[in-house]
Amino acid sequence: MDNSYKIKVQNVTKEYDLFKTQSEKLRSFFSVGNNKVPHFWSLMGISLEVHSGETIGLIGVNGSGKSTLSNIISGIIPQTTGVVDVRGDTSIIAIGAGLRGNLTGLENIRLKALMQGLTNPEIDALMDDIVGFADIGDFLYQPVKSYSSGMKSRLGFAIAVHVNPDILIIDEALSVGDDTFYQKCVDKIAEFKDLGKTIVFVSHSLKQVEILCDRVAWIHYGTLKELGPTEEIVQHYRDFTKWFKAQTKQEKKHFQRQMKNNQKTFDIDAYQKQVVADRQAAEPNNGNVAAEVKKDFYGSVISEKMTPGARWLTFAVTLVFIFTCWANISGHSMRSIIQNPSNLVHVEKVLHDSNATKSVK
Ligand SMILES: Nc1ncnc2c1ncn2[C@@H]1O[C@H](COP(=O)(O)OP(=O)(O)OP(=O)(O)O)[C@@H](O)[C@H]1O
Repeated sequence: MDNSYKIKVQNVTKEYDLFKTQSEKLRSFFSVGNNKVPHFWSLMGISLEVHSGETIGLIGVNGSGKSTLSNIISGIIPQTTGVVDVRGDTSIIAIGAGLRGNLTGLENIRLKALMQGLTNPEIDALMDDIVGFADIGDFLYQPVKSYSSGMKSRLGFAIAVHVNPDILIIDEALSVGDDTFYQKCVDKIAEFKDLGKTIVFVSHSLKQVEILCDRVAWIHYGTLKELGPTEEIVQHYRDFTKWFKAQTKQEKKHFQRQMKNNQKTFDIDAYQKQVVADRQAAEPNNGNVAAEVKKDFYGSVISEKMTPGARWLTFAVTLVFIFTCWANISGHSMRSIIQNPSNLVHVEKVLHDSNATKSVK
C-alpha cells in the first residue's frame, strides 16, 4: 500500500453481539466470566485504499457488510479491529442517515450544516440552493418523520452535496428517488468527480455502479472478495449471481447458512496470527512484526467491551452509590450505620420547625 490514499482501511473487522433480549444484554454486562452470547462478524478483515478523486463502488448481496463498511469509513460506528484513516471531511448520504425525525426539513438542513462546520451566514447563503435541490415543497416545514423514504433521500442528498465535503459516501440513496431526481443526483455526482472529490458509492444497481465508479470492491459475507476495475468486478459479480440463481432452493439455503456460519465462528486471534505470518513473510528482516500488527489491530480502536476488571469496578461503584443513597434516606450518619448496620432499615424521622430541627426515633 502506498501513502497517497484518501481513505485507508486495513484489517478492519466488525463484531456484533447477538443479544436476544435487553435482559440478556444487561446480564452479559455484569457477567465477569465467558458469556455464551453468540457473536457475528459483519466484517472479517477488510483492507483497501481509495485514492483522491476516485469513485469506488461497494457491491455485494444483502447483508454482506457494505453499509457496515461505509458507516465505519464515515465514522458513524467504530471498527472492532484495524486501521481506518480518512483524510478529509466525509458526508454520508443514506436514506434518513443523520436526519432527526422530530425536526422539520429546514431545521435538519441547519443542524446538519452546523455539524459540518458551516456558520449561520454560510448556511443562509446556501439555503435556497439546498431547498431547490431537495424540491420537496411544503414538506420542508414538516417533521422529517412524516417523510417518505424518497423525500428523506432528497433532503439528505441536497444537504450532503451542498456542505462541500472532501469525501462523499452514498449508501443506496439513489435507489428510492424518481427518475428526475436520480438524473439530478447523477449530474451532481459527475460535478463532484470533476472537482476531484472522492466518492464511495454503495449500490445494488450494477448499472449505476457501471456509470459512476472507477473501481469496485465486491464485499462478500464480511470479506473483500475482489477489488479492481469496474467492468471486470461487476462481470464477476454478475456471474456469481447467475450461478446462485441457478441453484436449487435447498442449495441456496445451504450456501447462505454456511456463509453466515463462517461469520459466527470467525476467530479474530487466528486472523491476527495469519496477518503476522503474511507480513513476516513479506518483511523477513523485521523482528517487530507481531508488535506492529497488534498495534494496527487495536492501537486506534476504543474497545466497546469492558474488561472483567472494569466490570468489577462498575459493579463496586454502583453498590457504593446505592449504599450512600440508602444511608442518606435513612437519616443516620455513616459512622452509626457502620457501627450498627441494622440502622439502615430503621429510618430516622426528622421534624422541622421554624427554629430548630429535632430528631426522634
Ligand atoms: N447492529 C447490528 N447488530 C447485529 N448485526 C448487525 C447489526 N448491523 C448489521 N448487522 C449485520 O451485519 C451484516 C452486514 O450488514 P450490512 O447492513 O452492512 O449489509 P449490507 O451489505 O449493507 O446489506 P444490504 O445490501 O441489505 O443493505 C448483516 O448480516 C447484518 O444483519
